[in-house]
Amino acid sequence: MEKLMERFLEQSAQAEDSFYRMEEQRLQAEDRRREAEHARELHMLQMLGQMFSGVSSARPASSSSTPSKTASLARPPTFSGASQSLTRGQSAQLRRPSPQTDCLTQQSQVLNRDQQALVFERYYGLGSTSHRDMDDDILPLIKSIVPPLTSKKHKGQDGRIGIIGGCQDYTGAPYFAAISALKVGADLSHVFCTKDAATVIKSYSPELIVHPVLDSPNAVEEIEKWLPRLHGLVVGPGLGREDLLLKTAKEVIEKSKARDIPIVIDADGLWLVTQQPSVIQGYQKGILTPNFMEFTRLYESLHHEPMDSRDHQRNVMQLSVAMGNLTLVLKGEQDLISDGSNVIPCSIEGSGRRCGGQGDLLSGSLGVLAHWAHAASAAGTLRSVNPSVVAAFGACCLTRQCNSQAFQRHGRSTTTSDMIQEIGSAFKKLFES
Ligand SMILES: NC(=O)C1=CN([C@@H]2O[C@H](COP(=O)(O)OP(=O)(O)OC[C@H]3O[C@@H](n4cnc5c(N)ncnc54)[C@H](OP(=O)(O)O)[C@@H]3O)[C@@H](O)[C@H]2O)[C@@H](O)CC1
Ligand SMILES: Nc1ncnc2c1ncn2[C@@H]1O[C@H](COP(=O)(O)OP(=O)(O)OP(=O)(O)O)[C@@H](O)[C@H]1O
Repeated sequence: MEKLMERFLEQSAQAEDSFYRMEEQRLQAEDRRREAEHARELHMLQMLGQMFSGVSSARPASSSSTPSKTASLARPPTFSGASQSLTRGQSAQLRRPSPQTDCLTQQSQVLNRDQQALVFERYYGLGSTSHRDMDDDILPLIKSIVPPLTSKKHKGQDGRIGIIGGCQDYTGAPYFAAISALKVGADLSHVFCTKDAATVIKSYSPELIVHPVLDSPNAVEEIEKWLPRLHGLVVGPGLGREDLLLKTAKEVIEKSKARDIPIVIDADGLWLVTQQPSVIQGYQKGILTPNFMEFTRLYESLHHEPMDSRDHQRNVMQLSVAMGNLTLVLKGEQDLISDGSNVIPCSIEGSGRRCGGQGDLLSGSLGVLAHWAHAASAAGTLRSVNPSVVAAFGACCLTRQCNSQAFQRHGRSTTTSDMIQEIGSAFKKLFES
């Protein structure tokens, strides 16, 4: 017995040794990776410096002093070859809106292709750059996708968004998503929900168009009728997990993919994706917005092993790749956004208040921003960057800013409705100033 005990202890000690050896190797490898990233970023900054010094010397003498590194990215100089840099006034006259680019009479702050690529390159070299600098750098990209408000457009051109969700238990979530889409700037917001949820949702707001079809026998046909008119779809807020509703959601996703509509999948929509990843796998206009719990479920379903929670950035990259380079937003203390090539953190200050429904605000906003970003990409005003990633970053910034502003007013009693009240001013502060 004693001998056995001795052997057991010896083996334990060996196992422990080997664990620490492996851990050390892992940490060394991680250090090497970080150093390489840092070096890459320094290189990018040097290139950036060269580029801007070239540009400022080519600019007319009237353009004032050389901007600082960050300021030059946030307020890019006008390049002589930047043909897509239209001013607000010009754009409405020069562009004839096509159905895909309805919303795209672009504003003046359009970055040219090289600038967009550099902003993202710099952004991706996470190394030593502070998050505030990163946020400052990428905001111009978001500003460039926001359609200007002009008298030349008609109702619907800035976006018609559909929300698939709303059942007996959950009426708040689809309302939050749909009203957020409107407040961000969509012209029309449709909710496709079950019959018993519809009257409740309608009573929250006369602004929403509510279709009580989700549990009808011909739900898919009923929703399909509207698809040609929708620019973006958000699937999942308050959908519930009944098989019949999930089956309808799945078929609507398939039909929307065939129409090339940007699709945001959140909440119970992610439950469906966890059961059947192929429903959205590889669809480049698909964006998933899991919270930590939803992310873990999806990760483990795809990787068939428990998730190691120590490295969220790596997990987000891995899951995005496994999903066919779909854009993912892992929500949390920092929102992490990835399309499998890199990870962009959004850490604009929010607050410590974690009331339910914040994710619905995010997914509803994202439905609109995804439409705008893909329309900008189709029109050639947003190039070299993934429109879904730009939209996702915008929605994360906006949600956090709303949280921060609402918290300043209401403190501990902040609710998602208070955050929704802040969308207008938060949007203006972030994307229109
Ligand atoms: N007013 C309304 O109508 C609203 C309706 N909503 C709708 O509700 C439906 C279900 O959505 P859901 O998120 O509650 O479901 P699910 O994924 O099972 O999570 C449940 C459990 O997961 C955990 N957990 C969550 N986050 C975590 C984190 N970051 N980190 C760690 N753990 C975390 C946590 O576990 P616990 O702490 O309780 O053990 C939690 O209880 C969906 O349709 C949604 O749209 C909401 O939008 C809110 C407003
Ligand atoms: N720990 C945190 N610190 C700061 N902000 C956070 C934190 N967790 C979440 N958030 C903010 O809340 C947003 C929504 O994340 P959350 O995890 O609440 O989503 P959710 O559970 O899907 O929401 P919902 O209640 O709508 O279902 C995030 O995008 C982020 O802005």
